[in-house]
Amino acid sequence: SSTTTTTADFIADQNNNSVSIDSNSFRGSKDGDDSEVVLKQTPKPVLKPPVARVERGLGVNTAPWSKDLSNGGKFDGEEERNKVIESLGEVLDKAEKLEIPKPGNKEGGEAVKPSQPSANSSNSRNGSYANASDGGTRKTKTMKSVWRKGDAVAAVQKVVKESPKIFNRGVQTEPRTREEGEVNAKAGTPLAPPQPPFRPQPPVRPQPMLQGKPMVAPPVKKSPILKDLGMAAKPLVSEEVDSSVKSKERKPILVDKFASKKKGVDPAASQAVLAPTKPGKGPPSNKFRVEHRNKKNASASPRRRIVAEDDGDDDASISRSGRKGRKWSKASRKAVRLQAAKDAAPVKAEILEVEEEGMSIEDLAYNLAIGEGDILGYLYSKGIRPDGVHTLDREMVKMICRDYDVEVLDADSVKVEEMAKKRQTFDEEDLDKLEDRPPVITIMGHVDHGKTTLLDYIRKSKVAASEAGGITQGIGAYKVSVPVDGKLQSCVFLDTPGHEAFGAMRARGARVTDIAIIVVAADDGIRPQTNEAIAHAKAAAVPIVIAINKIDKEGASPDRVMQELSSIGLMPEDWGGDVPMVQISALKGENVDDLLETVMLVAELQELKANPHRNAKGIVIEAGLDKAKGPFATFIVQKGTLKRGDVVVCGEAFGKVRALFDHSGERVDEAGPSIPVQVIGLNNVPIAGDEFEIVSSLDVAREMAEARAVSLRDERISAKAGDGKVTLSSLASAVSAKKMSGLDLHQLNIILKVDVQGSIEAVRQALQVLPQENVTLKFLLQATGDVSNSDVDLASASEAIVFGFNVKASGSVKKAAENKGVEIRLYRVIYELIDDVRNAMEGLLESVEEQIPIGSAEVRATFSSGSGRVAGCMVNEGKFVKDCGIRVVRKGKTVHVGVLDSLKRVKENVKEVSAGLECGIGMDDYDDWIEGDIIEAFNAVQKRRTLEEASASMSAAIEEAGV
Ligand SMILES: Nc1nc2c(ncn2[C@@H]2O[C@H](COP(=O)(O)OP(=O)(O)OP(=O)(O)O)[C@@H](O)[C@H]2O)c(=O)[nH]1
Repeated sequence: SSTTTTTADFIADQNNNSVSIDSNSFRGSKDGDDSEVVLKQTPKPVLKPPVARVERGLGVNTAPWSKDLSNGGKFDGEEERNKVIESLGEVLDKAEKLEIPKPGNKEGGEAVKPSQPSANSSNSRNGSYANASDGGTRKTKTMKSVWRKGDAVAAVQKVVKESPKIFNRGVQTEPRTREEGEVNAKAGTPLAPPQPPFRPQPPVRPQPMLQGKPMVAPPVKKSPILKDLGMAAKPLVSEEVDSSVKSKERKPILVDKFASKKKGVDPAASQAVLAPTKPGKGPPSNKFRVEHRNKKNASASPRRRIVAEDDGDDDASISRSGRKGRKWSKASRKAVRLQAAKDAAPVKAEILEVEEEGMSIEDLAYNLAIGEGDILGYLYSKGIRPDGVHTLDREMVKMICRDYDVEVLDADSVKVEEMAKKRQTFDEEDLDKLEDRPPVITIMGHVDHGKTTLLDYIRKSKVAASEAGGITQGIGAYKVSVPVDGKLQSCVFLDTPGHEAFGAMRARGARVTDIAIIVVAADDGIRPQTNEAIAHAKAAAVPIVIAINKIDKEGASPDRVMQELSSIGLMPEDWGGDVPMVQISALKGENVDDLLETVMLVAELQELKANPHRNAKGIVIEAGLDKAKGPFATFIVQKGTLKRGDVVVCGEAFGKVRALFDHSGERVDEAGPSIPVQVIGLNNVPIAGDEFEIVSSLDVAREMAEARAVSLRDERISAKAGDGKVTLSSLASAVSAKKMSGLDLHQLNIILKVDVQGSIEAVRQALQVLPQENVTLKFLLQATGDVSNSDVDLASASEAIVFGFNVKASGSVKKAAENKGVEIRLYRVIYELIDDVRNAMEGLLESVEEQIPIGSAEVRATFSSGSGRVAGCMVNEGKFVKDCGIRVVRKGKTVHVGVLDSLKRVKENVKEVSAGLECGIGMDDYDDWIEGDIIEAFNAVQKRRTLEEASASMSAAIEEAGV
């Protein structure tokens, strides 16, 4: 599409879903913070003023609502509410008539495929963003200025056009502005009486009603979006949680912050916050809206995917009324649920918890925010005829989820909570107080491509003048000020360039980096570590900005670099792609400002925010022991403000913060979000990647640190014992331990390291001979060079096996792999490598049961015996053994298969009866014997299958099913 040049999209699709940004949901959040919102309970509508404005604009008496809301959303009486609803309905209807339909504006009821971002798709964002998208194929520069400066009028119009979503479930393909969110958060509330809908409602397009909004609601300054989303979300979520304990299987944990950019993702990240409503189990929508929508959208397809902006309010309202003791008839509740199911706006989960027995197609589709048809299509594409398949086993769910970049956790509440905690940056109380925070940036790239030179240049030239003299001591990160549109803005650079540090942090579960600058030398092009760096950034879903360096050098060929990058899926913005690339000379400082500005734009789109007004939490990025100062650690504060005197616990270390030093070595009293600061006062040296947090007292800190030390020790012990180790054999046994339901599809993650570039193709070519119908090979990284620690980290973080061909792994790398439970397999002969990959793939296959015949008998008579009837038989062939499998065949057809439970000779229980003898045969679950039945005895054995067998049996099954 020609609209993909925006920075909004810049990274979104750049690497088949792995790296993308959704500036709305990502802002201020490290990882799916919205989950916190989902998990939180207390509804707390806050953003009041805009609502009042809107309501006044609508000619509705807003007083009762305001009052109600300020009372926590309680209504004085249903009558009063209904009146207001009706009057509001009338007003909307009138307004609807006044609406001048905008040709081509179909966003309202139309499912927008994330893979096809359109100008419309940005409409629900603020105006400047919309402009950016509208910019289509304009060059980066142009886009930048449009985004930055924006067009105030246009912005207002955009806000206005999208505002009707308050009442509707129009498609929201991009984040909303704060104002919209505010409006929605509030306006939806009064509009959500707990009444069942009266007729089916097709999805709607935005109502024109609120077009008057610009007149009543002045344009707002860009402001925290998640904040209002959170606000909008909270009532729903909490109420939803309360009111639907039943819907256990609804388990989207976190919001997909990249939602709008991924395949099959509903881009309305905000809606993820609004606890996705499971089809069929969702909350009712209110009568007013239903009717209104019906009028407006009689022609719209009811199957369209839509986003329910006001679901939350609906839910909240329902629950509120529930609390007031409103009684609904069963039928009306059902109608409401059905209606809600239609309205439900699925939002992709970021983490999905899946029970051992798997998940129904319906639930999975819901959680991935895709249609069931998409899943069925996937199954077809894998050669499986999904007829009659309702439940997918866990492995299958994982495989599909991988395609949608959704992480699957085996059902284990603790793990999920931990994960959610790790990813969470906002607590509920944060939402009111979010403020912009500087982006944290990492520079990565191949050796000698100029990472250090670039960092040095930035450090020297950009550290604020007030800090003249520059940085006197390295603390692991530093803050620089970048002039953007004449205004100085801060950003923080991590001081250790290279993806090794990045990967190591990530392997420890820490995520600090908001943006990765990948440096590629213009005279050298993509090299192995460039690939590695890209793989790391992609795997961590961190937006990438490419710095094509050394353009001053003779032989520099930026175009060639761009060509190479585009050939690996990073299409430059200037060529109509979505990856910002800036040509620089780090040595001379040429265009470095441009690079920084681009980075800041990317950051801006992420809308990074944190609440500085709370106790600090963050990550240790560096630590050590100073002879004079004792243990020291550099923290990056992720939220809150770290102050001198705080009691801090990080990893196994704790202590009272005695002194804080900023990046220039100056003593400071406090440090806010994103700010790196060196801390003195710990009792011990923590480890980079440890989380730190502030606790109330030293006693608490000590207790926590000790508890952590114990659990870490346990972890180490179990790691040594091989727990969690991803090896060929563990993969095989993990699979064989699981009872999978016929859908024998898997994925093997591979990191391939080879000696020379040509070997990559050779190995991949050779691997082609392996049938991949059942097990797909996914190459997370294929690069030249010895196996490195960063490969190990990547493998550890992504559950992959490292295969090396004609390369080595140093002792330290092997040790690291051992510690992290990563398997490294090195080969010199390509066929051995292929054989082992085959073994690994076959290890993933489900084994099949084979029945080996051992005897046959004929039923001569039947007798009653105790609880049931037994068959008096003559064994004609072979033998019958107690507990063997038996098949009852009548007139050539098998009528029952089971286990032989009782075997008698005369009246004695025996273990075995041979041919030529009579015996009595009994089964616990069958006694419907008829004289003349043939009973076949067999032994069931589990047999592992080859890839070819699995593939053939799948084809046969498909053929049998008539596909
Ligand atoms: N001509 C030219 N040389 C550069 C430029 N940037 C870096 N260099 C040179 O390239 C060499 C390597 O630069 P570094 O900054 O050390 O590269 P690096 O990526 O940090 O390398 P490692 O730390 O080894 O990974 C040095 O000699 C720099 O002077 C540039 O823009 N132009």
